[in-house]
Amino acid sequence: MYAKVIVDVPARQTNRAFDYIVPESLRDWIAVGSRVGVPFGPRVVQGFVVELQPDTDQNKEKLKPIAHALDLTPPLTPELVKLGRWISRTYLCHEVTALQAMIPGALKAKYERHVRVTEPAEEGAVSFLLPRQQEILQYVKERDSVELESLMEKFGGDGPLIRQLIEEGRLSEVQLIKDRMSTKKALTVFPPDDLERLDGWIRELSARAAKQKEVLEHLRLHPEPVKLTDLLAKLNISASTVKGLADRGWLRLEEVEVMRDPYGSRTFKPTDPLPLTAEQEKVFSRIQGAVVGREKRVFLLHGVTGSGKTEVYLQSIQSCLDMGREAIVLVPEISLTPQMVERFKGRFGERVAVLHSRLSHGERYDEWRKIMRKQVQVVIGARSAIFAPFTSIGLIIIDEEHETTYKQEESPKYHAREVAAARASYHGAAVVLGSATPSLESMYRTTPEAMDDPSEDRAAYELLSMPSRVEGRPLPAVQIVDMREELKQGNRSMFSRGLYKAIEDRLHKKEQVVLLLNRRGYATFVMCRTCGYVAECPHCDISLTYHQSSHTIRCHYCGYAERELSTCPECESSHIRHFGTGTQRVEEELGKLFPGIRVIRMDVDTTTEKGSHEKWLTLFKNRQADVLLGTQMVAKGLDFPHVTLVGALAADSVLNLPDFRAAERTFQLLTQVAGRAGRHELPGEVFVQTYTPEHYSILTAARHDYTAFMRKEMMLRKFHHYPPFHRLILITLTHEQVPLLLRSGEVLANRLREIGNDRNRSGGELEVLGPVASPISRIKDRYRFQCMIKYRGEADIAALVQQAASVLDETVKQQKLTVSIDVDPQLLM
Ligand SMILES: Nc1ncnc2c1ncn2[C@@H]1O[C@H](COP(=O)(O)OP(=O)(O)OP(=O)(O)O)[C@@H](O)[C@H]1O
Ligand SMILES: [Zn+2]
Ligand SMILES: [Zn+2]
Repeated sequence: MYAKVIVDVPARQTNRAFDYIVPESLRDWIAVGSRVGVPFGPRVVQGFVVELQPDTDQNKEKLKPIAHALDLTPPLTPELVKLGRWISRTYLCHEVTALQAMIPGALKAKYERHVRVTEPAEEGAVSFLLPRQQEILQYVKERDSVELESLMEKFGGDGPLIRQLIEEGRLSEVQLIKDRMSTKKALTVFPPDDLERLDGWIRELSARAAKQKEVLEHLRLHPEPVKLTDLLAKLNISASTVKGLADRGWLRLEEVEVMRDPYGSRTFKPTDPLPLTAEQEKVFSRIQGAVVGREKRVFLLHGVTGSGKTEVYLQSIQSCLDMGREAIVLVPEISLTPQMVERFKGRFGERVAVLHSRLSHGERYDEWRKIMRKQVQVVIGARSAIFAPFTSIGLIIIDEEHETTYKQEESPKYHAREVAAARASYHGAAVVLGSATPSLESMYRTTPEAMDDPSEDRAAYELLSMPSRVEGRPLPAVQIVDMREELKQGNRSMFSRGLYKAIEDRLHKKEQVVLLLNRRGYATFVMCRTCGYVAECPHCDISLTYHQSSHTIRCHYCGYAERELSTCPECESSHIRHFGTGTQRVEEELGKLFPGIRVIRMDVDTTTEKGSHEKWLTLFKNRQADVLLGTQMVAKGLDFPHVTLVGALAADSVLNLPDFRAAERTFQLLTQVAGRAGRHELPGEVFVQTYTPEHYSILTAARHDYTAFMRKEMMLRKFHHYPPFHRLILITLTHEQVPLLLRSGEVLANRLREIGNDRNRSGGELEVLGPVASPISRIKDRYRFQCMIKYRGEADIAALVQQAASVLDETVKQQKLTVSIDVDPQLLM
């Protein structure tokens, strides 16, 4: 038997499967998707089996056997192995990188060098050994094998002696591949097999052993295994009490594997399906039809904020589960709020696994194993949950499908929406993309134009819509406030007069307020008010960020940090000001304007701690605060009945970003945040403060007019050859020297233009822009240049681009140039 193995050596030369012999002894342990250790050059490396075959066309003499199998059950299914290949072709990454992305971090290999004593071939050949060396050999021999590093540590200072032993062949090196994470074990207390005897023992114990008696009494009443720590806490006793009983053989203490459950300490109130509104019913029955009929459909569900999309998801999933199939729900990381988890756990309880980056490695690993073992049928998670190793998927839901977090920024640079479509097509599953503000890409695919376009290789979507809120609640009234006018009237505060009055009114009525301040617009830089000096990172072209808690200024790209400044390094003025986070300033001003106001601030600074999101939102939900103030994270998915006022403080902060999607992002953000107001009985009101009140993205968002926005934006995109009409590939080059970078950029651009000309002659459309400096022109002392390709037509252009990029192979190897290719980029920085 032979195996094709993708090795964990991400390089262009090794980006293919290598053949290995499957030794007889491993035959039962190796399947497609297994992780194995294989000899590769002088080392043993981890690899993934991607194919098994009875024969090979390679020279059998030269093939080596697989060294070991790393799993009892393969962590990847054959479907995921196939998907890995698709990702590597579509997004131009190494296949192993794609495969690695699908398994939990806990399973990423850790290589350890161990040594073992080699038995000498002949007794007589023993050469002279120092006593210390004999000691070392003895130490290793007793332990069978010892990790080299720990051996060096143990015999500190005797490194040369150890090296000599290795060189002489008395110690041989073995390489072990280990998982970064192991299963968690917990000491568990088991009652005796014969419970009848407990009474006798209790009597036998002396009066002084009251605690031990208590333990036995407890086991008599609750004769099931219990975690030692739980028992100790419950009875308020020490471990030695239990240990004493175990020593007498009256109970058993054993290590038992436990699952780390991040939500274990929480109870979720079970919920029943709500009777659907007419709009929900129509959408639900269409989705249900597709799930039951195994239609492989992609639906775009356009439902306004508060239209009840979540209830439609829940009931659709129920019908999927009723068919004995599984469901994946993706939510943007940022809105993976307790509220969303609560709704899913509330409906499906133990059948739900949750995956997101706030979990520890161990917790993630255990949630993932619940999926592997088929203990759960629903997964809710951020982007990478799309790789859940289910084998019978019936439905995939992507909530807030327009969010940029669905595109991974590092390799593999996949978009979860496309991966979802690929998986759904394999399983015959339905996909539901839900949003109040669908991306233009998705909307385009519902139009006849996209369906008629023969070069549009991707599946067309079916549009479903829910244009009204549940129970006929109105969308909130939105007022645009021209901040230039405010300034003219002498108002220098960050609150317009209208918003100020409205906040005052809500405080009076004991209703709640959500305030949004986009972080990017109000950076947290350090500036001298005398000369205008701004502190910048010496390695990156970006201003340093002020961190109040540690009194430092830091670079967000490379981690460079220095102490906060008290005087200006340029002019020595002491008027240097640390512009704390924008939200921090707003919080201060709120306190001044409305003494006694209770404000919860949510931004990166206040939500780093685990569980902090949850804590703030619970406080707000329980009405222990009047104002929830924050960055994008307050804009999405929240559903609080007493919120009747929303203020967007600087609506144009996103609009000014150097990105062709700036208008779209502005429209989305404003629509989402406005959608937090008036979702229940009380009607809502929204203030949008801006310096560009005439901009169409702001005007249309204020009118809740998605269609008007979309039409206008589509026209502009078409005119400028941007997505969804053209597709983009962004190639970024980085190097320490600008001249080399420029030269390389030119070479690449010329090669791309040649390809473009060939294609355009044969009726294609391909433009090459650049090379130009990237918007962030330097990171970690490396300058950055980019080329942008705009094209229409079939997808295999990616392969051509990769081919073109190979003209730089030599420079990459010899001069350490880096080339990174992003297919369908979401951020153009
Ligand atoms: N059929 C129904 N009957 C009564 N209430 C409902 C029904 N469906 C949903 N709701 C309630 O309406 C509110 C809004 O629903 P939901 O949060 O699902 O909206 P959404 O469409 O996801 O909005 P957003 O895009 O803003 O997140 C929730 O409080 C929900 O419990
Ligand atoms: Zn100065
Ligand atoms: Zn830096």
